[in-house]
Amino acid sequence: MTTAAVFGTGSWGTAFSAVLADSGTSVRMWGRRPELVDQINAGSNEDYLPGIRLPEGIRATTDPAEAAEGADIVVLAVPSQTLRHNLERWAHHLPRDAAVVSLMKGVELGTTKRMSEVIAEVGGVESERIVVVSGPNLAGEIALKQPAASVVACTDHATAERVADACWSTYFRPYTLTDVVGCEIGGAVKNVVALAVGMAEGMGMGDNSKASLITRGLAETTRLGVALGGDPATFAGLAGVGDLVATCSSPLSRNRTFGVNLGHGMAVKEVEAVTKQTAEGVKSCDSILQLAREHDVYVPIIEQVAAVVHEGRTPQQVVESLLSRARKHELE
Ligand SMILES: NC(=O)c1ccc[n+]([C@@H]2O[C@H](COP(=O)([O-])OP(=O)(O)OC[C@H]3O[C@@H](n4cnc5c(N)ncnc54)[C@H](O)[C@@H]3O)[C@@H](O)[C@H]2O)c1
Ligand SMILES: O=P(O)(O)OC[C@H](O)CO
Repeated sequence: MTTAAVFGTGSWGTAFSAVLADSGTSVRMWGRRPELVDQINAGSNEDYLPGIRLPEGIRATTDPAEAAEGADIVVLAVPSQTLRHNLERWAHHLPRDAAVVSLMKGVELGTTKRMSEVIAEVGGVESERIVVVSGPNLAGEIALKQPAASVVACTDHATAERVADACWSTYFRPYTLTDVVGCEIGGAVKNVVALAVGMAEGMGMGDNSKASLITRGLAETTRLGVALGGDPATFAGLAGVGDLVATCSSPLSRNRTFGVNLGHGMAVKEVEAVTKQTAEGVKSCDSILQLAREHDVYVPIIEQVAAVVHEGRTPQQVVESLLSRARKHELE
């Protein structure tokens, strides 16, 4: 039987653990808080997935060595900006031949590194063992076992196949890819676009406005991803347009909800105060903008979101800025 160690007991770490367990994989989760670990061992995670009964076959511990011991697959599901610090403490516990899976959708502030790059650098993990799982996978829906598809990407296709087998259940359908860069950029940038779409929603705009933002957001994502070496086809797939549409449409999305509150006129600090969980785009908009500038990629929506988050620009000013730009060819 395949054994997976899942680090992170938040919404997605827990829902993905359930997917693994429902696929016949034995799961050991690592969590920080003993009381939450006890609750998971009793079959639920009320803080992050209220009302959900977890499947058999999931055990939790606060000891990283115990979680990692003998694991064939190690899954990392903590907020992106905390990965480096956490992995520094966990790296020596990770089995040398385990596949290391990132569920995270962010870009590191300061270094502009993708999560797979942080895993390689801090964990000393070779690229053939680093896997990214990304797609339209809102944790709350997956925990209810609503059908969804996803992408399991690794430069080594055999490793992607191994991880896909371990998370292939009656309601979760993984597709394999070798484009790690494209999947990570798709996952990180859609959070920033969801902030913009949320703002439009909060300002009372309709579907034309939101579809325009989603589509032009996808153009920015694709331009940046391709400049970084991603495959253009990835952005037309589950980790691209699939995840973008799910996140920008769903009230379950933390990023979209954050944007809605901004669109209602709340200040960034006020929204942060009422946001309990990770809205990755709020932090990653800066590192993604920096990446785009380093690669000379035009990303007007990302620029405007970063200006709202960091410079106090209002959503109304964003609308004016985006619409007053010079006209251009759609595909340039
Ligand atoms: N929730 C979803 O629907 C979903 C789906 C796909 C991908 N993701 C991505 O997965 C990643 C994790 O998201 P999530 O939804 O599980 O987040 P979450 O906010 O629900 O949970 C984060 C977890 O990390 C822990 N944590 C927070 N700060 C920490 C720190 N400094 N050190 C160690 N642990 C810490 C929290 O206690 C919690 O267990 C994010 O990058 C997110 O973008 C989320
Ligand atoms: O809740 P969000 O905004 O972090 O989005 C969740 C997932 O990434 C959707 O696939």
